[in-house]
Amino acid sequence: MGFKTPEIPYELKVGRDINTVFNLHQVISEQQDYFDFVLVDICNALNFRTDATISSRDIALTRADTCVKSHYWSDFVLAKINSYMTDCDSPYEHIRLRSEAIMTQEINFAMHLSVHAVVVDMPKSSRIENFARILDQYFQNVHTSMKFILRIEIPSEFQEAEEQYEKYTQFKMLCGHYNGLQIILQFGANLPSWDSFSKRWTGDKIFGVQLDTDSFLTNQKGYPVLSKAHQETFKWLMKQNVNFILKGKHPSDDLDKHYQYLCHLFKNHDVLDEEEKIEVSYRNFLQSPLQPLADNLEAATYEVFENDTIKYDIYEDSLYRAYQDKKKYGRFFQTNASLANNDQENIEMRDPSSDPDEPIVVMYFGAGRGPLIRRAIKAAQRADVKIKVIALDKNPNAIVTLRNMIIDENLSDRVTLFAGDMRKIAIGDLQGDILMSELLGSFGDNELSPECLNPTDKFLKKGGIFIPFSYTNYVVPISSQILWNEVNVYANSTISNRISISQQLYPFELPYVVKIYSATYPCGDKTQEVFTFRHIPYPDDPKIAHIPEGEGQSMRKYDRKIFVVKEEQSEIHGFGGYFTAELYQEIIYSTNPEVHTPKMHSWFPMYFPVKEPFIAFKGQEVIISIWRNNSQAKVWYEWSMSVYDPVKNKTIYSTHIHNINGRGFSIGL
Ligand SMILES: C[S@@+](CC[C@H](N)C(=O)[O-])C[C@H]1O[C@@H](n2cnc3c(N)ncnc32)[C@H](O)[C@@H]1O
Repeated sequence: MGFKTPEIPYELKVGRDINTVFNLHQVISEQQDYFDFVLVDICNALNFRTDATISSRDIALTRADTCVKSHYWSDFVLAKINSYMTDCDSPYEHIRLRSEAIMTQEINFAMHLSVHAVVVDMPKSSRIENFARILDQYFQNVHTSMKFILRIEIPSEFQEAEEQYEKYTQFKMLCGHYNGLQIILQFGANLPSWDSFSKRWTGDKIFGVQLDTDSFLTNQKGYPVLSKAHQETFKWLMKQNVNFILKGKHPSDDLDKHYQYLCHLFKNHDVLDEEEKIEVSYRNFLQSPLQPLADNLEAATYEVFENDTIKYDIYEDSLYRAYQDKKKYGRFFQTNASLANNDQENIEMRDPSSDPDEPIVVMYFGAGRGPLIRRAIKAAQRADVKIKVIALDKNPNAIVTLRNMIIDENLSDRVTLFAGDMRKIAIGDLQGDILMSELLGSFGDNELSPECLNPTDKFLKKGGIFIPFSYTNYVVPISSQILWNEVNVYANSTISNRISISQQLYPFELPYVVKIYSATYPCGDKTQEVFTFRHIPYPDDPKIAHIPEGEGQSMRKYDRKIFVVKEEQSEIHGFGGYFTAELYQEIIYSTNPEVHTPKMHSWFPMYFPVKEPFIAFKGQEVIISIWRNNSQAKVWYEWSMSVYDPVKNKTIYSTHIHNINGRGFSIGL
């Protein structure tokens, strides 16, 4: 089961919610042709139990487990817990006690059956502490693999929908953001505005969306269809790969046409281009950042880099422009595009000592398996200049590929190879015009580009340039229960094949590389810049000389950025990190969402989690403080987040400083 199309790399799963099931065996055999699962009451909703009868053994609580084979319970049945007779937070003790007993009795029986999941309705009352406590007892029971799903009714009115979200947030906080918790959003015939809705729930673990068949409209041919608002919302939810649940008026209603309609929506909900198809399996998947300086990268990793032709196109364009300037004016105009465009002035500024017959020397430091050697040569052919390449890498395995490349492609007259660490290597008196590198990580400097490049100024001829010559990091607060839960999984597990056990000691104290998909931006998605590193030893614009760069710039940084909350109430789970690199004049590549280089997939963003998610309200300020620190042996980031209330003129919340002294994560020098 599950509806598939060749174009979409995931499937549509649809379940059915049925009230009053008398013969479960029959229901399953009727429904399993279309539906992937059914929601049924674990006990008849009207099975009234008083304090006296609840523990009676004379009356069977519900149908026997033997009515269906056990795999149906675990694969096909989601058990609804009675919400009709329960109010766990009732001020009346006898109602509270009875409610607690009913819920406990039903959940225990569902566990006995090993059903796929239990579905509990969010209480209607505003008090939920005791309700949360009862469920949290189970959440702490590590022995059950059964899922817990909270079903939340989404009212059409914006303010009421907000209140439901706030209640859900409180529930999550009361239960310590339990990892296994998922939600079903239950819609009616009218939806709250699309914008507010998507901002609220994108980052949460939505198991499914439920809709009654009477919320469908009927088209001219008499078929069920959805309103435009529902269609938009459903298409968006299909992209999040959630399940859909239909509920008819009567248990025996035929829902085939409603099912067909969902399949029709699914077929048209998303058109993924080739890049997105590659990226889809990386959505929300956490990876620990690479350390190309401390470790030797593997062949497969280089292959992934080399697949991103966009990045190499950008390098080629930068080199081409740099070669052209060198050819025409005998010098570079790297940072000042207006100077570069002023032909007359440039001719006057021509470097008289530059010999046009001398080849331009490109030093390619951190050459990997050499993709940019080919691009440097190609750009030279385009600009019609002679070049020589000095390629260097410290990874002995990459050197093997580079040696073979020089032989196989007859490059020995143009390419000289060195094996070693650029920070320490001696290469005689060789010097270059351009020092090109690609040492950037998801958070710009996190692969230690500054530490590697600063000592290489000496390899540049006077007037030489670095490509890239500058890189800047950006941050923005994010809300994503899904990403936070992923980190929490590491925190709660002792064995994971994704990151090393030592890193799991402080899983909330390391940043993760991740294709952030299920997240919202409570302060808006505009990022703010934090650290910049520059490599401009011979500035073409004299003003730039005042900005510390190269060996002169500090490797230890601190920045503090203020973001204003735009949503009514938001839960914050950390912040996202991005970067922009400047290569030549206005040529950049960037992962900063505002100016993200189209179709470039070499870098996913970085997610910096906080140990405890926190709430901030509209108008309050969320502050990100971030440090880049170092010792003789390593570099690391530390971070904290706080909330400032401008009305009270007070800081009302602060996280601890994460990763102090690099205890959870550091990058080896
Ligand atoms: C991110 S990879 C990029 C490789 C190549 N430019 C590409 O695009 O496929 C960085 C490369 O720099 C090398 N590297 C890192 N630090 C280095 C250092 N200090 N000295 C020499 N090579 C270094 C690594 O071994 C790795 O091959």
